[in-house]
Amino acid sequence: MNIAVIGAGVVGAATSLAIKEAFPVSRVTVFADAFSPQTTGDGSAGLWTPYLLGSTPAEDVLRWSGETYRWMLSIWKSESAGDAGVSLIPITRVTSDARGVPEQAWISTVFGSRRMSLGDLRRLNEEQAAEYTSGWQFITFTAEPTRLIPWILAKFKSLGGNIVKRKILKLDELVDESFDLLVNCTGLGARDLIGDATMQPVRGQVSRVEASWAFHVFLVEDEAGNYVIPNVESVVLGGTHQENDYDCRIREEDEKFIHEGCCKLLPALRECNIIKRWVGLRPGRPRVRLETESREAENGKKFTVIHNYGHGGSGVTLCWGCALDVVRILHGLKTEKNLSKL
Ligand SMILES: Cc1cc2nc3c(=O)[nH]c(=O)nc-3n(C[C@H](O)[C@H](O)[C@H](O)COP(=O)(O)OP(=O)(O)OC[C@H]3O[C@@H](n4cnc5c(N)ncnc54)[C@H](O)[C@@H]3O)c2cc1C
Repeated sequence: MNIAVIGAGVVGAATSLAIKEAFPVSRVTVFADAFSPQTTGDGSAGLWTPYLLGSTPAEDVLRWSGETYRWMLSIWKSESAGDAGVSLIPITRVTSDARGVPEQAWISTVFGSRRMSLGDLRRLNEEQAAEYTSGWQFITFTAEPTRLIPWILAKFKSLGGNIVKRKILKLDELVDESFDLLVNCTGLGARDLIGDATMQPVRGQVSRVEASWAFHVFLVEDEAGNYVIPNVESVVLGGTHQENDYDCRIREEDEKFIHEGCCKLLPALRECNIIKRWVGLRPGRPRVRLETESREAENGKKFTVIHNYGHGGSGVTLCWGCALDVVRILHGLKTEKNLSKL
């Protein structure tokens, strides 16, 4: 079986590795026109927490995020944690919304989850001159994509996977080159490649500062909320989520919103040097697309494509669980089509 995975962001990388691990004798080639550190996840903090997923069904979010959480845990326990950029970290996630933070099904996945007491919220509100109505605290992971993606792709290569830098203009190209099955992990690129008009960029601007003393994630889950996420060498301050906005330039007004908002959360940040500012476009979609499609090339040849894209603000959080679903689909196709060589 000759499989082409298009895309080498965190989703494409994870998917390629999961396929190669599950089907060691298959030929798997990753095609991408951009690699780490130029993919969407590379500027992000890589925090495990479901975010900006539209109406993706809760049971899918629970399964994908849960499998990714357990995968991160296994990496964290191994000798690879440093190379893969995986760290364990406590998080406080609050809102000022009068309806409170909804109790999400995925909260059952994480270690040490607890709803904040009214007393804790009162203390926090006094400290930050805020009006939080509810909050959750738990233990999560950061899996820093600038380390995670190269680590995954190195593992993929060591298992015999192929990597090719190339822009794919039409899926038919790969069908003509004798690939039996295509896996589409192109993120926002799916808009052009397969004409998915529901794909929409969700612009995010963040800053990085030097603050080695910070070791706790603080996230305000409001329409215009800020967040502080420590990584190994710097701390990510965020952030914006502007829908249908393709502008990749740094905006001073966003920088002001980020800096002032985060300094309100943690006043000691005022003393810190900004070492990087960055804008990325999240692959927004009404819901994540993970499904099989049968297509016909211009030459009449029928082929199958498995789509795995549109992960919004949660590509890192869902990457391994989604990759395992692609593997499950492949197992199903293997039985259905009697693909004995897969
Ligand atoms: C500011 C910001 C902060 C974020 N923070 C977090 C976070 O803390 N936690 C989290 O889980 N998520 C976070 N995200 C979201 C996360 O970064 C994305 O969901 C994730 O990176 C999407 O990964 P992807 O592999 O689907 O897409 P991309 O990383 O965009 O990769 C797409 C790949 O497809 C390739 N490609 C596309 N079209 C073609 C083509 N025609 N031919 C060849 N190759 C093609 C590209 O070259 C690239 O390799 C954040 C995003 C932003 C912007």
